[in-house]
Amino acid sequence: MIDLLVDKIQALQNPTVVGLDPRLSMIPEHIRQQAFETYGQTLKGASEAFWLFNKEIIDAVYDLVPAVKPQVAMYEMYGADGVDVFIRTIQYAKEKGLVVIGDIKRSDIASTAQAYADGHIGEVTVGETAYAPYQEDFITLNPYLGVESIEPYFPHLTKYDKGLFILVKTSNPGSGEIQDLPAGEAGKPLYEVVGGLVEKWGEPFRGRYGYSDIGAVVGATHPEQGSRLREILPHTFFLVPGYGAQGATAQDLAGCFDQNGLGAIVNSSRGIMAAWQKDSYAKMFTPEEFAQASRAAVLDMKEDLHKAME
Ligand SMILES: O=C(O)c1cc(=O)[nH]c(=O)n1[C@@H]1O[C@H](COP(=O)(O)O)[C@@H](O)[C@H]1O
Repeated sequence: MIDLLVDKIQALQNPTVVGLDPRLSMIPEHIRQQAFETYGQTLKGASEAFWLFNKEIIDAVYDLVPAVKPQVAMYEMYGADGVDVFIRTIQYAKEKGLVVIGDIKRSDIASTAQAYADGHIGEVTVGETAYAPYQEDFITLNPYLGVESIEPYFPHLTKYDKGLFILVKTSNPGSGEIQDLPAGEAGKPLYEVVGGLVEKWGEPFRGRYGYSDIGAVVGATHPEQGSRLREILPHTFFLVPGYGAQGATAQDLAGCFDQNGLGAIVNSSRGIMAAWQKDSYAKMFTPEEFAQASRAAVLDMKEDLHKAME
């Protein structure tokens, strides 16, 4: 799956993933009204508002970006209706030719990990029929339970052509409290040790570009650590969150790319989805044109990333 992602990044000359993390506060009034008129102010009404919102954003950006990353918590909080919209969003994005990174950040031991793997990137069998309920292309995992929490996903990478992004150095300000602790030989920080494991786990899954189906999450908010990880993990592709709403700039994350301008895909969620609420775009677009504001934000981000990589 990593080869397909890199092919798309190259074809579009755009290493951007649009995060689909909807909140009711970022849905324009006319969309909320439409959903609430049909389903009332209910969990289903809120979920339907997300669906209408996501669909228009996907329609506005699918020809510009290689991938989207729905974050499951935003949907799960509305119960079964929210999860239904999470699944419909994945299906719709795939129909539009986008790679889907399911941001599910799972972490559990062997048998439970197996269930996550089968449900999200594999198949479950009922009677004689095999179903693929979620169908993400990549999912995010937390590796801090160790190898048994990651291994159950490995067979699915080849069998179903899938990929993983494993948390190595996260973007949040407090990530250092645990991830920077001295660990392993010579007091290396823990995130370097985990990065080394990800590079090793990924070895059998390397593709045409030298990158593995097993990638790492590396926050854009830690420029020095990002550059260092790029240097020591030459076969590990990075998913880089933190650009925009969390304050990281294109310059901060430039070190996550390799000398060919590959090796990373940069996420922006609020910065793109809620662009219509920002003063700079609100001047150009009405709330009804929110998806056009998202499109403009994607184009601006693309230019910004290109400038930083020159
Ligand atoms: O795995 C992630 O995607 C992730 C890892 C990380 O270290 N930091 C981080 O912000 N994320 C996710 O990336 C997205 C960032 O959203 P914005 O800050 O709105 O662009 C959210 O979905 C986060 O859950």
